[in-house]
Amino acid sequence: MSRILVIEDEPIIRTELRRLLTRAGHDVAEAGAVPEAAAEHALDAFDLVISDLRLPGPPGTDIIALCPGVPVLIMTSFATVKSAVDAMKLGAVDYIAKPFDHDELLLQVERVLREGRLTRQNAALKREVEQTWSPGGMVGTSPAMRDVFERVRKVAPSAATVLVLGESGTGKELVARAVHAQSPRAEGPLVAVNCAAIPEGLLESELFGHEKGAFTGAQAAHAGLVEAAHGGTLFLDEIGELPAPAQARLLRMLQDGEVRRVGATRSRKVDVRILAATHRDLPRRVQEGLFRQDLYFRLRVVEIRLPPLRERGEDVSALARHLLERSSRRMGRPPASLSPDALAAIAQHPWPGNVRELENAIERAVILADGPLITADLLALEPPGGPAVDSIPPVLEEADFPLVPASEDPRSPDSMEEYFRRFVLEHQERMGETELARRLGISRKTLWEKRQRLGIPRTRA
Ligand SMILES: Nc1ncnc2c1ncn2[C@@H]1O[C@H](COP(=O)(O)OP(=O)(O)OP(=O)(O)O)[C@@H](O)[C@H]1O
Repeated sequence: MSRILVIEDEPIIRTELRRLLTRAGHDVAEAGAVPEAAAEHALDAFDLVISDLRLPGPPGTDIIALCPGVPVLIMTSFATVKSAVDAMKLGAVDYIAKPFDHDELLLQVERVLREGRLTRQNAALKREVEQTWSPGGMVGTSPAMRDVFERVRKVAPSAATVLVLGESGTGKELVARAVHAQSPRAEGPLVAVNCAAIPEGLLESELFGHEKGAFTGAQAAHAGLVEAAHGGTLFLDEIGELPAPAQARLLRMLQDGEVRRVGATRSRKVDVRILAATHRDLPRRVQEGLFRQDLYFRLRVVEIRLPPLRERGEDVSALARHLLERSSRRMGRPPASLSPDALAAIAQHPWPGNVRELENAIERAVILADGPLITADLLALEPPGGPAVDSIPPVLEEADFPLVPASEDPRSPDSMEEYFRRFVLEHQERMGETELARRLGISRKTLWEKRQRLGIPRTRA
């Protein structure tokens, strides 16, 4: 059954049409003129409008502009070629000459309805594809994220170097993985390196390799991560932290397509696509003399900028639902949902740690929830500016160092994390990363990873 509106001022013809169409199984509404039709009916709810051309007041063709997307058939008793052509030019799908033959009219109506259904189905499919297509399963339909997906789609098949920018936890690594996965190198390796997690002194040899005897302890030759990515992609995360000597070596690699291992006299050809990411303001680092301008230009052949979560509108609740579904599945819990107060809290929170912070909040809530409903108190979102003073646990003494593995510690993992968070926040202004890691009894890499997981970015340059 379709909903059809008939606009006809002559009661006899109107009744005749209504009977005919109702008998054919349609739901028919009527009006005697265009303004009446517009005032009394929700026009976009109809599947078809059949309107006489000559009506009291505006002509029947005026209805076309008032119901975009709804097919309009125009009837005229003066079926000249000209009036029919004019009606079609204005957007009518067809015209009917009066007096009409019942069977012909019904055939015409069925054809137009069928075509209308197909057009609407196609439009809905297109919308769905546009909304749900996202690289690497990334969630987002906000205009800013659609731009990101579009860029990924365009740049992936090329060999261009890509610089992914955005605050911590916005999904930069996910974008890099999607670019690789959609590139012709997808079957090759994707080697991801966090430049900030490797101690400065080791970074060059880790990345570019070294020859035997290149430095004390180099007992054997070693191929670096660049060579390991041969035929594939090398993702350099936190590229802003790359020390100057490694910057120079990377620039040479990008210019010549060759790498020279530390201590080597000759270079080797490599076929590697470079993707880089940073949460830093790289142009500022260039100005401050901390990052080479020539390397910056080489890296930013294409830039993909990820918006912070607070600028993604409705994406936040869609992401929350997606992450909730994923967390519940991973933890073997039944499907859960977010209560209205949880959704309101999520919409209001500024998410300084972006998607990663949301992911952590949801995961914590799933662990703590007793049933399938996640409420705002389970999310425990801290107000902007950090936790309230009286919610901070008492300061732990230095005698507690080093951190012992959680499994051997009577304290809960939560308080260990809180302890870590407090220690880092309190000492990072005056301690370097190496000192912080040493005092905590963990490696620099673990320190970096814990910072990422808990959403405590480095504040020192
Ligand atoms: N649009 C998204 N849809 C689904 N999950 C996302 C999305 N964006 C990020 N995530 C998830 O959020 C977490 C953080 O993402 P990712 O590690 O890519 O961020 P990042 O910007 O590289 O962070 P950092 O700068 O701290 O390295 C990951 O677990 C990732 O899977």
